[in-house]
Amino acid sequence: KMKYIIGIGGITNGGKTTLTDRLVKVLPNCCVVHQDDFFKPPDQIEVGEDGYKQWDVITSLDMEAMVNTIRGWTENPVKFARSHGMPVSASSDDEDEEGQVHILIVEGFLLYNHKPLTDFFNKCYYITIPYEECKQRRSSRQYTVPDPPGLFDGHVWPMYLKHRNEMEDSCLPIEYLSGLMSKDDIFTCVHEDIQNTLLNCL
Ligand SMILES: Nc1ncnc2c1ncn2[C@@H]1O[C@H](COP(=O)(O)OP(=O)(O)O)[C@@H](O)[C@H]1O
Ligand SMILES: O=C(O)c1ccc[n+]([C@@H]2O[C@H](COP(=O)([O-])O)[C@@H](O)[C@H]2O)c1
Repeated sequence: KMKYIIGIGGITNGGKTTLTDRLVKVLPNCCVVHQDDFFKPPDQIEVGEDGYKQWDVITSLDMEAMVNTIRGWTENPVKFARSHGMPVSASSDDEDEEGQVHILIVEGFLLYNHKPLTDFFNKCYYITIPYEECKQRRSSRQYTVPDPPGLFDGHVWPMYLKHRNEMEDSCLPIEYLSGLMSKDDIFTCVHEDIQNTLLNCL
């Protein structure tokens, strides 16, 4: 059984979820893990000297739980899909099935700054958009905890730049995508890339 784990990382509001939702619909036996599901509760988020809750740092996420969830998928993708209500093709019911591809997409804004997580990825995508576009998109977004005024310039953007620099220093093989392309173009580009890679592996 072949297993393939794809990271869809990138800037906040770059279009990670939009792309992931479309890929999951067309890729065979595909499960997804969203990093946003692993945010700690608000009372466990550190408050910085600037007075802002420090959401955009790795310690605001339960990374151990996230890594364990992904490990659970690697141990048994079919069981994982069933227990998460995701469809698996009929033939994959046979646990000994050869030549079956199982795909996991991991989506999130801080995927490539945590070694135990990066070790899992067979392929790393990273979506970026410029400052103005990011600030604009973020201003119309509603999170479970709404952004206080000034959070974007005071915390979100500086943390993005810091993590991006750390990621570039780590020398991971990352495929950069412009989030300014149309939703259709981004999807087509990544879908074709994944299909080509899987064909070469089989
Ligand atoms: N390629 C794109 N072009 C223009 N707007 C986009 C594009 N992709 C996503 N968006 C919009 O940007 C916002 C954030 O998209 P989303 O996929 O939730 O981003 P992320 O998961 O990276 O935070 C949404 O309003 C979405 O409709
Ligand atoms: O989802 C939550 O509970 C949540 C609570 C507070 C803040 N967030 C924001 O979620 C952002 C990452 O998600 P995303 O989809 O914009 O990439 C990050 O920039 C955080 O500031 C998210």
